[in-house]
Amino acid sequence: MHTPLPCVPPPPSSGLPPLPLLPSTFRWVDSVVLPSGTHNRRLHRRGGRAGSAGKGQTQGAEAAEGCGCDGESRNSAALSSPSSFPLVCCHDASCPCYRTAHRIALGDAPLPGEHSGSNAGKASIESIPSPSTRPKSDQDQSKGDSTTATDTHTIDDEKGSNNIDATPDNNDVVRHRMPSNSSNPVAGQDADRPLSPTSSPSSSTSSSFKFEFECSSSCRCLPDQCQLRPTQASARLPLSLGYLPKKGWGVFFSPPPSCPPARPPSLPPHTFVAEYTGELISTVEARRRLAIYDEVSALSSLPSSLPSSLPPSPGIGKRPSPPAGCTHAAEHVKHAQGHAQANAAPAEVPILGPCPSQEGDKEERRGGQVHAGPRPHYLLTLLEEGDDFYLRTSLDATRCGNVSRFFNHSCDPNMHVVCVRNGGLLPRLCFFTQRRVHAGDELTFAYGEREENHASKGGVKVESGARCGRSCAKGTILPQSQSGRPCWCGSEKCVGNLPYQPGL
Ligand SMILES: C[S@@+](CC[C@H](N)C(=O)[O-])C[C@H]1O[C@@H](n2cnc3c(N)ncnc32)[C@H](O)[C@@H]1O
Repeated sequence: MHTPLPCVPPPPSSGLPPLPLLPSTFRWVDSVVLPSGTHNRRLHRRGGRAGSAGKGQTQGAEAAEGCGCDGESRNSAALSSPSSFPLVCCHDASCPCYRTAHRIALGDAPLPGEHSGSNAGKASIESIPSPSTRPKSDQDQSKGDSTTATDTHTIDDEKGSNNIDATPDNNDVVRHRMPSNSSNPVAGQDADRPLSPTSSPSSSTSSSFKFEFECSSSCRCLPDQCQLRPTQASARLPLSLGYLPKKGWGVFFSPPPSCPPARPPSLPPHTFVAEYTGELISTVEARRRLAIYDEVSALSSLPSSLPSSLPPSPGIGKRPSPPAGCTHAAEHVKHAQGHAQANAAPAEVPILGPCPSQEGDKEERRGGQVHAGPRPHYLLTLLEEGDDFYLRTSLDATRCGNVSRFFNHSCDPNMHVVCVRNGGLLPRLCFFTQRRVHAGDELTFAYGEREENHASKGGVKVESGARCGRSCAKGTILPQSQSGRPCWCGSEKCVGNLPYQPGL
């Protein structure tokens, strides 16, 4: 019987390394979120050594003296499910799980006071060389190995770049339906600081991904008192959908008018907004769907010629119908127009009008204008890369998801994505504001990282930006070709094209 302990963020003077930037890239096709409870799935790896997982896991889950985590549960979980990570979100530096989590995030860098030879925290991925760091002969060999690993899922990967595929067996699609978001209070105009407990425990103004570890059922803390679960409360932000002629649907912060009229509330930086939800699919399935989506996108002006293999989808066969909140769209649109005019923003302004119908493409026509761009994708692949591992997670919100799938791209976004883990391997992609968001603002994030982020950060290599093609990686602007869709974010920092990278 454990005594519940309150979780509090570590003091700033702890001397611990800061939570590192997520060594990952991602690709929009649709976004995703993984609910808690999806951890402990099998790792599908290519060329990995499945049997190497146990040692690191067990060591990483050793006694947690003085820690709020339930080390006993973690040990048993790690031993009974050798392919699971002993990732526990504890922020107590004396706890091995803290070391585990941070060790994974930081690659091989030892933590303060730790021997560099320790296995603690290396978990099951430590011995899997990444293609970028292995000799070619090793990479070739790894293809052959994929059929011998005990928990290997053979991936039809032409390049063999897929080391770990955190998806269900046999390309099965697992559907995760998530509530459409959090219950964050809307902050007033003062104090640009996060609100506890609905705010991120760490802050950043970077548009890059970050790792976060939250408490979970493995911890002994009291969930309703724990401050390390900012994304686990259901969200209730006043969001609305608005239709933008060149970008399609977008999500707007639209608090209801107050009575008597007052300065509208705003969201401070570091506020949790939403978690990406969708179908968790394998890399093979993601590639299959992506090929279809790209084909459909290219044929977007010919909706009647959709491939027959295309799954029925509100985002493909016809314009997506907006989820709850749509009834406020007209009001929020007025807000947005006023805000846009006040700031002389060159961005699009949502078209006033009632909620769109659900009758096929009829809703593409709003106010006499037609959304002429390619049909949007809702598949998001997150690629996390360490010095010696890849972890690829693909989420498709085409057929199920929440409002986060309507977040548009901006070259100067007001949100960033935080990769949250609470007790499991699979990441949950959570959107946090990265600056103050005012009433009527569209909520956006950067679909891919640009050149300035293609560098080594926090000891973890960042190889390339998501969806950024070679030209993008070199910092040049792609011509408006098929591979470089025009960006209509309207920001002063706009580079002209949406981030793009062919293939996964
Ligand atoms: C995940 S969806 C976002 C929701 C989408 N607007 C809709 O109507 O469903 C991504 C797609 O939105 C469009 N989009 C998002 N941001 C854009 C931008 N800055 N400029 C142009 N199109 C954008 C592109 O078609 C992209 O493929």
